[in-house]
Amino acid sequence: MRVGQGLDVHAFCDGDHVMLGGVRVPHDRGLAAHSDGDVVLHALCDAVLGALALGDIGKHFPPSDERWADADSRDLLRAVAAMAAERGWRAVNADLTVVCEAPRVGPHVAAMRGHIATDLGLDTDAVSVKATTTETLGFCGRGEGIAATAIVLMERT
Ligand SMILES: Nc1ccn([C@@H]2O[C@H](COP(=O)(O)O)[C@@H](O)[C@H]2O)c(=O)n1
Ligand SMILES: C[C@@]1(CO)OP(=O)(O)OP(=O)(O)OC[C@H]1O
Repeated sequence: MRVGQGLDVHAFCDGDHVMLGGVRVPHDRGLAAHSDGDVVLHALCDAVLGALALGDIGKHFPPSDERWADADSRDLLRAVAAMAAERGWRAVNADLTVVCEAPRVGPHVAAMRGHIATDLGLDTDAVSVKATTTETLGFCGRGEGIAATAIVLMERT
């Protein structure tokens, strides 16, 4: 077994939605990014890569590479899962936390879990998505952006 963890942060910018766990969540701000800015899936990609000591998301999908401009982060997650599979590893479960004052994440958790389960080849009950504010403290508390953390357990196929 291997365990990996990931952390990602994106700043708010002009926009009318944010992508979180593959779900388009209506919001009065967007997230600044080279890709679709899905901070949740980026943290999860880093957790899978970290478990296998394969570097990080920026190593495999460099922000300097136009191929990843506006990329669908579910494609990145599936590519990371494929890298793991090629090396004889698959996910067992994943636990994620989204950190922001807004938008409210709770109403979208079920859809997020479904997308992540599909992309990692897991049952939905092996995927946990939680949310918290920081009680108005720090950059998340000031509404400057969204952070996400992920932990994933991997086993040999
Ligand atoms: N963006 C968010 C933040 C929180 N939630 C839900 O609210 C609960 C209470 O948040 P606290 O920061 O006061 O602990 C939290 O447990 C989440 O269920 C949310 O949906 N979206
Ligand atoms: C996802 C990638 C793709 O180029 O770019 P961003 O969308 O800016 O996101 P980040 O979390 O900075 O991860 C780096 C890149 O791999």
